[in-house]
Amino acid sequence: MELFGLFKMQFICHLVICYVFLVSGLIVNFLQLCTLPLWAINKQLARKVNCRLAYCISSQMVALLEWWSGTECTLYTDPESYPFYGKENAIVILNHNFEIDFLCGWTFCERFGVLGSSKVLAKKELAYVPVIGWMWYFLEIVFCKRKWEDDQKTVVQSLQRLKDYPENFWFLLYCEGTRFTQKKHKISMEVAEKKGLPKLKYHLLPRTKGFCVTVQHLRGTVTAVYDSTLNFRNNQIPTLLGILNGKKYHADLYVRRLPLDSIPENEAECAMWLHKLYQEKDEFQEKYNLTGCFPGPTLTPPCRPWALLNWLFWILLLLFPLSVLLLQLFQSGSAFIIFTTVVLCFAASLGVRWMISQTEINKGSSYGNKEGQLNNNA
Ligand SMILES: CC/C=C\C/C=C\C/C=C\C/C=C\C/C=C\C/C=C\CCC(=O)SCCNC(=O)CCNC(=O)[C@H](O)C(C)(C)COP(=O)(O)OP(=O)(O)OC[C@H]1O[C@@H](n2cnc3c(N)ncnc32)[C@H](O)[C@@H]1OP(=O)(O)O
Ligand SMILES: CCCCCCCC/C=C\CCCCCCCC(=O)OC[C@@H](O)COP(=O)(O)O
Repeated sequence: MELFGLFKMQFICHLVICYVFLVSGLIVNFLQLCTLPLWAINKQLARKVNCRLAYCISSQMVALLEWWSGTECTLYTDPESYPFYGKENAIVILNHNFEIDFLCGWTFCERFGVLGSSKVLAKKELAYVPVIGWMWYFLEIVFCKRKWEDDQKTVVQSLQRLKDYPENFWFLLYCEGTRFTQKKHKISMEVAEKKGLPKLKYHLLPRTKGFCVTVQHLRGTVTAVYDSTLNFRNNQIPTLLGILNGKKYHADLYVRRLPLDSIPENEAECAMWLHKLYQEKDEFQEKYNLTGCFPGPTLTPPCRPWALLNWLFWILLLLFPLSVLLLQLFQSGSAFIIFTTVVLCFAASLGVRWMISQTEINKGSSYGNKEGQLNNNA
């Protein structure tokens, strides 16, 4: 293994990366909190400022993917659609099989200039994750409990608020509602059978309510749906810990731009439209497994330097005071202070490890996993 590869695997490197992410993230969260009075005076300006602040956090993870791990992301799409990307508001539909699929999504947001403003219909639990979850609050991310009776009102209200958003945004919807596991797949295919829908091989049966309500309330605000299908080359199973260890992956993303006007307004028809879309997505996955590529030409947007520059800025800003502090600590010679410092570092790394665990499929929720749910809904 090359020397730099070994260096990337060192615990001390991970400690420094996590320290910079945590401290810069908390600083940005604090600055976001300070923008609260601005919302009352100039809401649109406050939103723009929050997009820039959010970029400072999310682009660090993008830089980790692009520059630290060297992961490559190839885009398959048609040349007619390409000029629209980043220039319009869009709903993005993505398969949910990989622990870093959101990060690959963020990479494309970064390359098309919509990273700071990107949105998602996210499970409520993520709102409490420090740094990212708190940042999302100020970005007006739409949260759901995945209980339609509870969600209906709040989701509609949050969507309505996006109507006058001052920046172009992509609204990501994982219609499957949870990450793919064999058990969840088996249960959701039993639901498909009961509903008389064709079985899917590579996807869970999509939950249609979130999609239909999003299309309904963002009509006029959003101009297209980007149907996106993600896969990794050579059957790689990427993880965030792998990225932190500098492991390089290769992601392939197939995107079709579908004008919003082509989606039926009627709820039942809209739901059927989504089911049909997932049947097509399943076929794309099948072809990818057979041929190792998606249909269409590759038009990969170039990697931009801004994520790396932002990351270097925070590293330089935060490493200097840390070095001075550590030097003073060790010079003090106090066993107690040194011990406390080591314990604090250990606690911080445990905290980040917990945050990373939020992305791990084997620690995922039981949503879509319970036979009971199936019976209730049947
Ligand atoms: C050019 C480049 C293009 C693209 C680049 C790609 C991407 C970049 C874009 C943006 C990036 C932005 C941000 C990314 C950053 C981070 C993202 C990180 C994570 C967040 C992700 C999540 O948290 S996913 C989980 C939350 N989201 C969702 O769940 C969304 C989907 N769900 C819904 O829409 C649901 O309908 C709901 C949540 C609104 C409501 O949930 P509920 O459970 O109440 O659902 P339903 O009412 O729909 O369920 C009941 C119906 O479902 C049937 N049923 C029962 N069991 C099952 C089963 N196991 N599987 C399927 N269906 C089932 C049941 O019969 C009911 O049927 P009905 O006929 O009555 O509907
Ligand atoms: C600069 C480098 C920083 C390194 C440290 C990284 C620390 C990690 C920080 C935050 C991680 C939280 C990101 C949240 C995104 C998780 C997305 C996700 O995949 O959610 C799962 C959800 O869809 C479905 O959940 P279930 O499958 O039902 O369960």
